Amino acid sequence: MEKEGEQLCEAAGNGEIDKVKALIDLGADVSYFDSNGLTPLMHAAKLGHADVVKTLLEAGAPWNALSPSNLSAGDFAMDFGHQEAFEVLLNAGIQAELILGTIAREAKKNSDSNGNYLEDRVSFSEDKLMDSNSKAVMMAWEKPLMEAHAKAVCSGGGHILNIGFGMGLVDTAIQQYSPVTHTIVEAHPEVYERMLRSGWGEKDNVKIIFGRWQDVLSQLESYDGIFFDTYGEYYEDLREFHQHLPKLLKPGGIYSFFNGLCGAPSGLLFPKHHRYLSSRHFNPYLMKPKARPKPYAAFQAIQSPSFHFSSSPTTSLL
Ligand SMILES: C[S@@+](CC[C@H](N)C(=O)[O-])C[C@H]1O[C@@H](n2cnc3c(N)ncnc32)[C@H](O)[C@@H]1O
Repeated sequence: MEKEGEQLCEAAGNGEIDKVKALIDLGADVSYFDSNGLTPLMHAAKLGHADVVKTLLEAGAPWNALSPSNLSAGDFAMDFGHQEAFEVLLNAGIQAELILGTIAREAKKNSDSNGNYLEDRVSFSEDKLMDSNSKAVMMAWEKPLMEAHAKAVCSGGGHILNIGFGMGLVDTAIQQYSPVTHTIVEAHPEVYERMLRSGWGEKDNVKIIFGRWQDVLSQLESYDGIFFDTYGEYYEDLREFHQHLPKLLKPGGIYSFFNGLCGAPSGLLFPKHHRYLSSRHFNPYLMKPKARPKPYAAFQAIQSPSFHFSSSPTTSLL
C-alpha cells in the first residue's frame, strides 16, 4: 500500500494521468501522505496538473487535507499560480460545503441550538460570566480582543450593531467611539436584566433588543459596523447569520465576529461554545475573487478537530 501511495504521489507530481488512473484502479490510497506529509493531490496541485487534480478528486482524494505547514492542495495551486487547478479545487470545496451545509441544516431541524443555555441560570463574577454548568460564557481576559473588534467595526463611524452582550466588554468599547446609534441584541433574560440594572437602557444612542437574533431580525436595520459573538450556538447559526449580512451591513460596512467553534471537537455541529482563538474581520463588499488567501479555512473548520482560525484579519468564503 505504501509503495503504491508513493508511486501515486510521484505520478501525480509528474502529471502522468494514465499512471495515476492505473494506480487508483489498483487500489492505491488517494489519501496517502508521503514522507514529507504531502498527498497526491498536493503534488498535482503544486505542479498545476489540473486533469490529475480532477481525477484524484473524483476518486475521493481529500481536498482539505493539510500539509505539515498547514497548506491545503488549494493553497499549493494558488501559491504556485496554477489557476485552473485552483478553480477545480475551489469548486470541490464549494460543493462539499453545500452538501455539508445541507446535512447540517437537516440535523439542526431536530435540535435546539441554544435553548438550554438560554433557559438556565447564569452567574456573574468580577471577571467572568458562567453558564449553569460552570462553563465560561465570557471572561475578562478577552477585553483586549473585544476592544480590537470594537475599533474595527466602529472605524467607519455611523450605526453599530452588536449581537450578544455578555459582560458588555465590546459594547463598552463601542461606546467610546460615540456611534450615532448602538443597537445591542441579547437573548438571555438575566444578562438582559443586568444590562438594564447597570444603566445600558438609559444611554441616548443605545437601543437594546431583547431576544434571540434569529427571532428579532425584523427589528434590525442596516448598519455601518456589526459585531457577532453569541454563546451555545452551532456553526450553522453562524452561517445563517452570515446569510443575512448583505441586508444587515451597509455597503462599505465592517463586519467582525468572535466564536470558538473552530476549536470544538470534530463533527458537523458544535453544541457547545468553545472559546478558542478565532477572530476574523470580513467585509463582503470589499471581497474580490483574488483576495481569498485561504479559501479552505472556513470549510476546514467543519471537519478537523485540531483546526483553529488564525487571529490575523483575513477574508473568508461565506
Ligand atoms: C460570549 S457572550 C458575548 C460577550 C461580549 N462580546 C462581550 O464583550 O462581553 C455571548 C452572549 O450572547 C448571548 N446570546 C447567546 N445566544 C444568543 C442569540 N441567539 N441571540 C442573541 N444573543 C445571544 C448570550 O446570552 C451572551 O450574553
